[in-house]
Order: sequence, then structure tokens, then C-alpha cells
Amino acid sequence: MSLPKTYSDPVRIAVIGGTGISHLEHEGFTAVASLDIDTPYGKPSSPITILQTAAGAPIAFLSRHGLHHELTPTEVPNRANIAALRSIGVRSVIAFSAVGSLQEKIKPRDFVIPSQIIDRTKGIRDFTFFEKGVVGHVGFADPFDATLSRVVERVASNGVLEGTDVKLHSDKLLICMEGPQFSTRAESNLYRLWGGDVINMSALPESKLAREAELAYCMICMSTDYDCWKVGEEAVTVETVMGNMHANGANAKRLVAAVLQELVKEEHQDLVNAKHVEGSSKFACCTAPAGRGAETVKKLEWLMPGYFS
Ligand SMILES: CSC[C@H]1O[C@H](OP(=O)(O)O)[C@H](O)[C@@H]1O
Ligand SMILES: Nc1ncnc2[nH]cnc12
Repeated sequence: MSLPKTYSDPVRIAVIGGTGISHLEHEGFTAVASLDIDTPYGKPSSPITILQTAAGAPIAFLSRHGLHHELTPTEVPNRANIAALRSIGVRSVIAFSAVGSLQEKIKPRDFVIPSQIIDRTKGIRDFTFFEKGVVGHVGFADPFDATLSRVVERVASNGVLEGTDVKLHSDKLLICMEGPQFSTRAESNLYRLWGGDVINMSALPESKLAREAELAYCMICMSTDYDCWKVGEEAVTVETVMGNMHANGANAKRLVAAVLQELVKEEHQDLVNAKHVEGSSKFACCTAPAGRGAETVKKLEWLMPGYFS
């Protein structure tokens, strides 16, 4: 069945699905539109599906690696993804990611909420909206939205994982590497010495761009393997990642769905509208209006109308 290509109401909450979650089918959600959006930064990874909760609140869903996982982490059009989501009204993002565990106690299939990140990408991805004549520096001391993360933690501890042997670990350190090859054993051990808890290839520049676009952003990670540091364990393979992802996919979708059902409640309206970060990018710009590059101003006007013109 083909869905309508337009949706007129603003949609405030989005899920960015990663490895193993390229659709968000759940009893409580009905797909009501599929949006094919063009941005000044190109097309996003996939059409944006608008789903409705039983209570009628809309949610946007975007598949990070494309509908068939055809985009490598390096190729993901992060600027287009974030710009497209913001253009339909999104102000808060729940990103999902499959991660390797760097700590014994974080077992494959456990969930992890990171609060910090170390950037091990190689500077070959488009990582900012501020460029070519418009200089801006946003704060990134805390790369994930703490309030949004607390809501996820509360939902997870309120019974949604009950009856499973799956745990949720909070306040963890995520290493984001370039890929697509997995790490060497020396790198994996180095990250452990740095205090790294989990590793992926996708959180950056996604979270940086979300910050620049004034979106509240948090990540739900699912551990799928022990990377390659663990003596006596086979080093990570795609087969291991996918195997654990599929085996635990129902729990992952149940957790994401429960978080969404919570966030659409009236009491979280200021949070999902990201009122607490509104205006932060407007005042991050150092370039005087007279000196701003016209091309960049045009793109930024599309992204955040009224801020830089
Ligand atoms: C298939 S293993 C490596 C792949 O898995 C993670 O994807 P995502 O974060 O989109 O769930 C990791 O970041 C890599 O892209
Ligand atoms: N070991 C690993 N390294 C990087 N990204 C991953 N995603 C899932 N497992 C991973």
C-alpha cells in the first residue's frame, strides 16, 4: 500500500534507526505518510516515515543506513538527515545504535545510554553546518541530552525489560570510530585504557549536527559483541552483530516504543520541543552579518529560518 507523500502537522519527535532497525513496526504505531524530502545538503538516508501512536501523536522515523543498509557509516548523509528532520518540525531525536562492548559487565544484548563520547572518526564526514563564511561554535561538553536520556532510563527501569535477562547501563563512554573495518586489538585495548565502555561508527557527526540544529538528542545503544579485546572470544564479525541484533530486536523495539509512548505525554512537551536549547545556535555565530558567505547563509536560512540572514 502506498502512503501519502505529505503530512501537514509538525512532528516533534524522531527516531533514527540503525543496524537492525530499518523500520519501526509495532502494535501501537500506524504509518500514515512517507516523506521524500530534498534539503540544501542533499537527500536524507531514506524517506521519512510518519507514524501515529494510539493517542494520535505523530513520530518521524528515518533509517540511518538506508532502507536496505546500503550506506556505510562514512556515507550516511548526516547533514541532510538532521536538516530534513528539523524541516518537518522535529526538535528531539532518539537515535538507536548497535555497539561493541568494551567492558565485561556490558553483555551482548544489554542496552546502554551514553553520556560522553570520544571522536575517533577521521574528519572525512561533513560534520558542521557552519562553514564557508559563517563561523559558529556550539557547546558540546555534554554530547547527549541529559533530560531525554533520563526519560529513557526511567522507562527502561519501569518494567519494559522485565522478564528478560537484559540490563540497561547508564552514563557510559562511547567511542565513535571511522570504519567500515572494525578496530584492531591494539585499538580496542587502547579504548579500554581510555575508559571506553562501548564503540560504534555512527554517533558522530550525527550528535554534533543535532546540537547545531538545536535538537535534543540522545542515543539508545544495544551491545551486540565484545569487539576484539576479550581473550578467548572470537573477534567481532557482522554475523555476531546481526545475530544478537535479531535475537534481541523485539526488546529493542519494545524499549523504543515505550520511550515514544512516554515522550508524547503532555508533561514532556517542553522537552520534546527542545525549549531548553532554543536559540543556542543563533548566538554561536561569530561572523558579522556583513561578512557572511551568501551560499552558507542561504542554506542556514533553510535550516533555521530567521537566524542568520
Ligand atoms: C554492522 S556492525 C557496524 C555498524 O553497526 C553500527 O550501526 P548503527 O550505529 O547504525 O546501529 C555501527 O555504528 C556500524 O555502523
Ligand atoms: N565492535 C564494534 N565496533 C564498531 N561498531 C560496532 N557496532 C557494533 N559492534 C561494533
